[in-house]
Amino acid sequence: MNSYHYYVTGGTGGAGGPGYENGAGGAGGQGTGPSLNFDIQSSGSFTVNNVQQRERGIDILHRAATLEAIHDSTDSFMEPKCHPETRTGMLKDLLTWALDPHPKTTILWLYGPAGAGKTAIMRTLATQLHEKRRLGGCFFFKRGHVARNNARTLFTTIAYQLALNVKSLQTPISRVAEKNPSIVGLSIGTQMQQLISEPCRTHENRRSLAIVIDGLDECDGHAFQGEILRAILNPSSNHAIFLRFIIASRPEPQISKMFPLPDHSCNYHRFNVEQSFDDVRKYLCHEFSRIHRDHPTMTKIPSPWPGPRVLEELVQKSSGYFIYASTIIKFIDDENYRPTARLALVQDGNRTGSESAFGALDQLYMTVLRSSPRQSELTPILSAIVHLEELGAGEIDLLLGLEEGETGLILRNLQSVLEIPADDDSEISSHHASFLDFLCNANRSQAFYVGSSHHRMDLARCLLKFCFGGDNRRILKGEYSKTRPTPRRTLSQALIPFITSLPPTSELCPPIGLVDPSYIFLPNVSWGVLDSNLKCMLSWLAKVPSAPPGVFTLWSDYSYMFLLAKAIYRASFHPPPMSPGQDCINITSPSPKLLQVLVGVSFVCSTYTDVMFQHILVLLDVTWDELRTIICSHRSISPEPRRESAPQYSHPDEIYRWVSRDIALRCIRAIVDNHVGAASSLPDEIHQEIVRKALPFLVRWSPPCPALYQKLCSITCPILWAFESAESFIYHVAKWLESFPGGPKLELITFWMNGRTPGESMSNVKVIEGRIHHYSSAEEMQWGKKIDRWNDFAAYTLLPDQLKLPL
Ligand SMILES: Nc1ncnc2c1ncn2[C@@H]1O[C@H](COP(=O)(O)OP(=O)(O)OP(=O)(O)O)[C@@H](O)[C@H]1O
Repeated sequence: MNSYHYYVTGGTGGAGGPGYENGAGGAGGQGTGPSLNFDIQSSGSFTVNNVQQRERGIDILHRAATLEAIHDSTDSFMEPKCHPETRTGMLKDLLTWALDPHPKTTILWLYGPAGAGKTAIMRTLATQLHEKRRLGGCFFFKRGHVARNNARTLFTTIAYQLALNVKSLQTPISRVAEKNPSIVGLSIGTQMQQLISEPCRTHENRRSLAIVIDGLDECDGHAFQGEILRAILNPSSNHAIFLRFIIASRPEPQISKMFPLPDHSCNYHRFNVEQSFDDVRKYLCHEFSRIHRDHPTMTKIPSPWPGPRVLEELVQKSSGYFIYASTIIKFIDDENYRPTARLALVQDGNRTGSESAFGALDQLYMTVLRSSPRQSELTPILSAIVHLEELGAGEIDLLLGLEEGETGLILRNLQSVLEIPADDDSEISSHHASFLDFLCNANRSQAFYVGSSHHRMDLARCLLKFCFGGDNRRILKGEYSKTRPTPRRTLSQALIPFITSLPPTSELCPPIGLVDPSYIFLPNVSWGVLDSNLKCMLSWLAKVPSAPPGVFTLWSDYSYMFLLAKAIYRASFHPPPMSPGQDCINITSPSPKLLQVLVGVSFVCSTYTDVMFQHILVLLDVTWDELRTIICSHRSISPEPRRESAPQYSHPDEIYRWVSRDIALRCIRAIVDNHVGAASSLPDEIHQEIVRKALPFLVRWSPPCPALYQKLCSITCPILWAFESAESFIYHVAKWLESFPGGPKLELITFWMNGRTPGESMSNVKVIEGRIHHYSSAEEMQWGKKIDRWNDFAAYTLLPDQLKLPL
């Protein structure tokens, strides 16, 4: 009689029989000895710890099982485990859930990026569960392993362990295989059902038993992965109440989609392996001090080695995941080299292109990248992620001219190295800083390298194409909202810093000359950032050999427009006068057109340049080019402003009033047109702002003018009462009407007031017995402020005295 000796899992069984008797650590279960010895005889009968049984079914399962996939297999000492004192909180939570007799769910999906430490956690957990005699079975998949990558043996292997670990399950499981030996070749769902669900369901168990499955993404074939999950998640499979399934994998799309964000009816829950800088620090500290202690060349090196600064740098580089930390420790801990020299190589690795320090890491990254079915399309996308910060998938689509949603599809297989949010607006980021270093090192990333100047130039061309000012009257509608970042905004913000980070080249000058100014005067960007952007661009252009002079002049104009906006802003919000040497702007003789711009801008003054310019474009109904010409034809920047003779105007005392009237007329036309949808259909938000900030004051400032009165009559009640500041508007119009010779015309006010929504009362204005009664201290204060602001601005910019306003 032949007999084979199998050396299988550790610790199950004792003299009373194999396994956790009566399930999970029942009374008869004995000890946790080192290993189980089976003598399986060729007749089919086998000896388990000297207890002779005829359990042919177990023999069948044993032959089919993948013993290497068990947590305590012969090779398991080489597999990752958690360093003591790391992941303690996470392990405790997992253990508590697994041991909980009444958990809310009985299936747990543990997920995290490549190298986060999932396998280490699962192995440590399996060992702890085993020690507590609560491990039903486990299976550790391994990519590329001849047996451990195979879904076909998963449930056979687990059933086999269950039969060994739980004495009372032995016979029912064995019988299934004995009755139908072909069960080991049947479908995954059938194996799960017949070998695990049914025997367990008929079994009375007092304590929970965990089934641990690690690395599902490493199992060959997406279809098989789906089959496994369906077999486990299918509610009709009706698992025994004591079984707990813990499945770990990377968040690959084919797996994540099986675990959508749970609602109350779900039978699973998700568990994210989060970064832990503290754990990585503990691990590195411990490992470095071990190397320091044990390595013969380290006796003269002072402790602690390395110093706290270097240690912290490494901790930060790890992004709080273990893969980087364990890779560098493996590299440094080599008895053939001095650890100090190896550490220096690690620190220098990214700069010098040293390959060896990151061998394991690079292999991991290469495997992930090569697993992408659309490898050839990855490079431009990766280049954008590396060189331009905070991009979402939607922005990358726009930047590279891809169809909407394409970036998300191309990156589908890279979830384990990139954090790819479900929505297209949120930023794609790398799980490990080391992945970006890898992509920027030609020796390491080879075909996926994106760090060359040629990659950056390609990106610059795409950015400039995106910011092209084709229709330069447009307003970046999507960007107007200050609260929600939109795809275009991040791209626009990247434009100048990115272009000016490249070596100056005339090749980029033509598209730089075509950039839409809306992408320069950006929403939500501070004055400081804009100032520095414009200065950087001018200095970059100045360094371009043989740059077309027109481009430099154009950007100098933008700089001047910025200075003007800043002067208005300062006059409005920081009244102390500017001292010589600051960016002064000197407008001693503005043309009537420029005066319109100045009055308009001072009314719509905002903390943000873009808002000022966007409003003025609408207010005056001009294009960016027209606005630039109006402002810059008078350009004269000088740190020591000179006084020039005052210009002559046809109504010198009243010029500002006529200017206000002209703007008010344009503004009402734009608003009325917009309301009926006849013209630009500009963002309503802009109109509301203009009505709130400018229109009432422009009207009040105007001379008593029948044309303006007529125009005001075109504001119907639905338009007027849609204004957020309708009351304020009526108040200032009523004030304006007082300036008419022969007393105010009341019909307009009465018409508007009669058309208001029933129930709304006007607190500021009343028409009583044919007379307007009005008073509002808040409105009067606003009015006073507007006049002060203008006068301050006039002082800053040296406008002629007759342009200053009486209060
Ligand atoms: N808690 C830990 N203590 C010490 N080393 C760890 C720890 N966690 C992970 N490691 C080490 O980090 C490396 C990656 O860990 P592991 O293989 O567990 O990651 P993973 O998330 O399973 O990765 P993958 O998705 O590629 O399978 C391994 O070398 C492992 O030894």
